[in-house]
Amino acid sequence: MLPALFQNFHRINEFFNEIMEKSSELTFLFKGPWFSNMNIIITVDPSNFHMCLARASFVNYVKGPKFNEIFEFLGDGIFNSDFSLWQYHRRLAHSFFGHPKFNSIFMMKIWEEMKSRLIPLLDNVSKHGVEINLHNIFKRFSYDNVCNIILDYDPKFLSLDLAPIPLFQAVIDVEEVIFRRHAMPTSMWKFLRWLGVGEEKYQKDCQMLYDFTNKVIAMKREERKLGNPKEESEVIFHDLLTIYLNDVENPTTPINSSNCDNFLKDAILNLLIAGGDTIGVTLSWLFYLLTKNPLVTNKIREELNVVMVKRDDENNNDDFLRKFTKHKNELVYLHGAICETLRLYPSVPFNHKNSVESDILPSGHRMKPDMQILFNMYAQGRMKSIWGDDCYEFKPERWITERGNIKFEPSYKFSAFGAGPRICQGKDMALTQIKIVAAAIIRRYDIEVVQGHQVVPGVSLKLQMKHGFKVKLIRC
Ligand code: HEM
Repeated sequence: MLPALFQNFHRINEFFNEIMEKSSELTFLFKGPWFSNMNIIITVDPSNFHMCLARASFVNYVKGPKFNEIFEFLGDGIFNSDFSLWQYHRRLAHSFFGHPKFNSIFMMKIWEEMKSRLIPLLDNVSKHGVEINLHNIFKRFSYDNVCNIILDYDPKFLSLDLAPIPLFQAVIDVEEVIFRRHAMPTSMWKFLRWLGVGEEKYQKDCQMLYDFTNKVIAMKREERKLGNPKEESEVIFHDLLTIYLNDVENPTTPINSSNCDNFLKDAILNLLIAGGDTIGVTLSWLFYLLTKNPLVTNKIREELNVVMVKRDDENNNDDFLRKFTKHKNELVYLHGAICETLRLYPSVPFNHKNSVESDILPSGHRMKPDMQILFNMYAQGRMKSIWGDDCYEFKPERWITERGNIKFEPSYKFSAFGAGPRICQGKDMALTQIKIVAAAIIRRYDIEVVQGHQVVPGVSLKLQMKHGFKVKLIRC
């Protein structure tokens, strides 16, 4: 199977999708050659997702040392951690995302960036009729937002001059290296790394990301030293970096103080990687699908007219935020379009865990101890036996009940955000952010893909658009 994998590496997501669709089963054993130690179960079966990711089996399906090695770049952050370290990260992040003020503060921050930078930029682009790479714009916007929300720091990646951001390329390059490691026996990628083949820029790229994170942490420390700290009781809401700083500087912290700076860097970098690209990638695929499905765009516009515009005062931008906040749950069709996008183009296309002890999966496949299981979210969203014969169609109606409400699909079947105790902590924030940006743009512009521009998914840990998304915007 390894030669077929190498041959199809440039279209790996489609390759696995085809294998799954052809076989009558939703799970198969991927076997590398005898020396490779590559026996991986690949599954799209919701019952396997359910069993392995649910709380009951949580301790038997872990990230584990193989994952940690491949993802060494993430250090001791949440993605790379298990057991008590994972619980520690999860607890701190929960105190942030679950704070009663969180929703109103993050909505204000997003709206501020939309009003002051995103919309003026897009207005300018449409006024002059120029082409723009919307994928890059969304990426700038979502990195700004995640930094603003998590670090209370605005890197201003989105600006009128659109100067190149080397940090974005560094993330793409690092993720591609990590992705390639998945397709090789460990001994092979380590040998290639030793030779310096295929990972030439890797160390430099990692360092660029570490430097950025360390710089922001140092700035926050300086601010805390110089500032006039309020009494703890006066502070109503802390950003997540401050929550981490307060904890690691507390004498009761479980974190070893000798590597505290490194630990903070890992913790923050993991969150930037989690939130930075994922929202921008989803927005890009959503608008791509809308350009292919103008009837869906029209229906979303009609819904926005009924729910928002008729009650809106066009001249008052802030009224849009107030009305969106109040009526966002009524935007059922738009919600369906976003879920369809994540079903067909999940921004994180796969995920994997390692078994601790032997087990038998609901599909009947046997897991040996220390064996990898790969959950293929991309193929899961495109299986006829799971989503029906029309699974390749973009149909927001799929997510609407007969009574016109949002239809719930279990996270083991609609797995774009993962499932079980490790489900994405940014899920609600991401969905709201995508919804508000989509609502504002769909109301204002028609989008046309530049003639001859090819939109294709890249091959990496996230479902980037390989050549970007070049479009023209026409004010409607
Ligand atoms: C469309 C946007 C997003 C998608 C599709 C997405 C998807 C995912 C997936 C698939 C996982 C892995 C779950 C697992 O390991 O089982 C995950 C984990 C996580 N996500 Fe997201 N994510 C998105 C946005 C965000 C945002 C904006 C944040 C905020 C910073 C965020 C924070 C996290 C965190 C902290 C975890 C780790 C959970 C853990 O290991 O316990 N995500 N996400």
